[in-house]
Amino acid sequence: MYNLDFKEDRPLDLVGVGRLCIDLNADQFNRPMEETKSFTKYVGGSPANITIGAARLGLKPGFIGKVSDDQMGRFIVEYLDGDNIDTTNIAVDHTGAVTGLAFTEIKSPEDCSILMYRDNVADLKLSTDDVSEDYIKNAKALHISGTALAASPSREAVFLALEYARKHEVVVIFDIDYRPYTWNNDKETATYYNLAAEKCDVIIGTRDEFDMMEQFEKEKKSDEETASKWFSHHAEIVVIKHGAKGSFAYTKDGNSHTSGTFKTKVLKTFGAGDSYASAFIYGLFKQWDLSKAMEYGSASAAIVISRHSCSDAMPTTNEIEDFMSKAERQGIS
Ligand SMILES: Nc1ncnc2c1ncn2[C@@H]1O[C@H](COP(=O)(O)OP(=O)(O)OP(=O)(O)O)[C@@H](O)[C@H]1O
Ligand SMILES: O=C(O)C[C@@H](O)[C@H](O)C(=O)CO
Repeated sequence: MYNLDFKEDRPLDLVGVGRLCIDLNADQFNRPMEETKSFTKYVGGSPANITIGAARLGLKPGFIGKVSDDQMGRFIVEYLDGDNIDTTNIAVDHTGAVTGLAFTEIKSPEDCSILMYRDNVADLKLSTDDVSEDYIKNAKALHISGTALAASPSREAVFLALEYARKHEVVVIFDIDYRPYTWNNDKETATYYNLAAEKCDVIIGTRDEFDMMEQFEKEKKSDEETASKWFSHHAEIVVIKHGAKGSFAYTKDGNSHTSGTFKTKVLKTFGAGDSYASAFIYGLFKQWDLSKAMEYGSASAAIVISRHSCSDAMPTTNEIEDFMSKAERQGIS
């Protein structure tokens, strides 16, 4: 098992920190974006997606972020309000910054890409002034997105939030969420990622993302070696995702768990990680065995990659359980 001490008397379950953006998903799929005529607008940004997913599952989330002072910023906040997410700590930028846009291209179910427009984005203007100690100490858990470390002042805001979380015994969940286009160089990226990951209780990432973080090591690490490294810091749980092959989770007490996937009609692959994370985190709040939490995450991911959006597509517990009762399981491969 694992030792995560969620303080049950706190009103907020999971407070997300990081980007609130807009996804513009191609309406004409199975073709390159050059041939796309129209897009559908959804709330996006990995931490936003995970927070929305947690709300859909019945958790009480909050968010620490910054949005643009325009229609897109208002659309995002209104959408989160509609999902019963506390938005009192979402600041509004007044410098003319814009909302990040993620244009998604679905060439085929296996060949999807994201074109990110992220110049002068409001989310990276989150500052330490926007991070409230009182807000964080009223949360059971904080969810940090690695991309929020990509630039100042957002970087410093994340580290302050981490300090407050550690001070008030808030469980910290770190989704590596590595998006190369947001960073300047690999060494800078790994430096900041390591400084943050060393303070976190749960670290979730793909093999490639852990390899990026561990690039200063002499040799590439196995999943077990990666887990052991992070247990030497603050981690209680390390989850390593392997796409359609499944996922592995390790706990500090030396146990490991694997999860296969569910057969699904894949429309697009992106959104798998966010939906997996929100449902896995839900399982942690329910104090489930890790294998059950991983299976829940895998089911949520299978549902979301069969749908057009990420945020809108985040399922409820009823949807996940109905899916699990009917879907074909695929072992770890
Ligand atoms: N083709 C698939 N079929 C079924 N399940 C899948 C598939 N791809 C991914 N998953 C599920 O989603 C989980 C997370 O996927 P992945 O490892 O690709 O994370 P990610 O790279 O963070 O995702 P994203 O593409 O959203 O960034 C996997 O562990 C698996 O359970
Ligand atoms: O995280 C991003 O900025 C892109 C997301 O909005 C998009 O939904 C996605 O790629 C989810 O994995």
